[in-house]
Amino acid sequence: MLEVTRVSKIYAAGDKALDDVSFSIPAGQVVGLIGPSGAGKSTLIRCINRLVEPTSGSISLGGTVITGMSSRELRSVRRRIGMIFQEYALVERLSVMENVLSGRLGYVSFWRSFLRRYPKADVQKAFALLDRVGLMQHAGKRADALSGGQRQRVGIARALEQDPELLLIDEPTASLDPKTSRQIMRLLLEICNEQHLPAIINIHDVVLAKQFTERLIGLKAGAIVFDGTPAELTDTVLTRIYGEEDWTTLDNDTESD
Ligand SMILES: Nc1ncnc2c1ncn2[C@@H]1O[C@H](COP(=O)(O)OP(=O)(O)OP(=O)(O)O)[C@@H](O)[C@H]1O
Repeated sequence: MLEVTRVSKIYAAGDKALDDVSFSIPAGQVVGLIGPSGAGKSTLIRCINRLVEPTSGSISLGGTVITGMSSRELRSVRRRIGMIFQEYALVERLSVMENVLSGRLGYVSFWRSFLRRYPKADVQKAFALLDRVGLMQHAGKRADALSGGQRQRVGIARALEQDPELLLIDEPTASLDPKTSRQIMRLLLEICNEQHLPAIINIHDVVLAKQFTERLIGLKAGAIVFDGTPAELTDTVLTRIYGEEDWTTLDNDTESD
């Protein structure tokens, strides 16, 4: 369970990027975070994984308040949060298996990871995850030999190898074609359901967000202007979030999927 309470962020440059943001996400719920460019989506994700310190407010994960922690405490918090990135962030020259095992870096000692001697249980878990994301036969391949969709599957397996309590997913499909994007969204949803993982997906594609998430949070100028189901995200609400636009093509897109 993630709880964000009255979080605001004012950058040193003076921009108010988040304005009194509050919401909570129960275990297993996948939330699509939408809003125009500059609305504060990345800032919110960064406040949660503690790359950015909120100016005020608090964030708690599984009952532990994670705002205001020391840098030593942050290491243990970050390993509880799995990150999945638009550009995958894999180590290209390493194998698929080694990339997945790097999800354990927050747990194993420096020398174990330097010598690439991960505990047996970690390796077994990595194999099980590669099987789950459909990449078992690619375990020994170098990451740079994979397609975009396969790379994102490695990114998902790596985040899960970490045993996270929360997934933060940043534009997971922005570099993928429409079919692969849907496969990746479906896989993410299934895994979060299976593992009762809460997740936030920062996503520009409103059609995909409506199709695959059960709840959407709309940010505008740092404030939450919508928090509801895909069915409640009407044209009027879309205009409130993004401004005046002809949304009929969006409806057609949704119907044709
Ligand atoms: N490091 C920073 N220093 C100063 N201002 C920043 C910084 N990062 C973001 N901002 C400002 O905070 C506001 C919110 O930016 P943010 O990147 O969180 O929006 P976003 O919704 O993620 O946008 P996009 O969809 O384009 O990634 C913007 O006005 C931006 O200029």
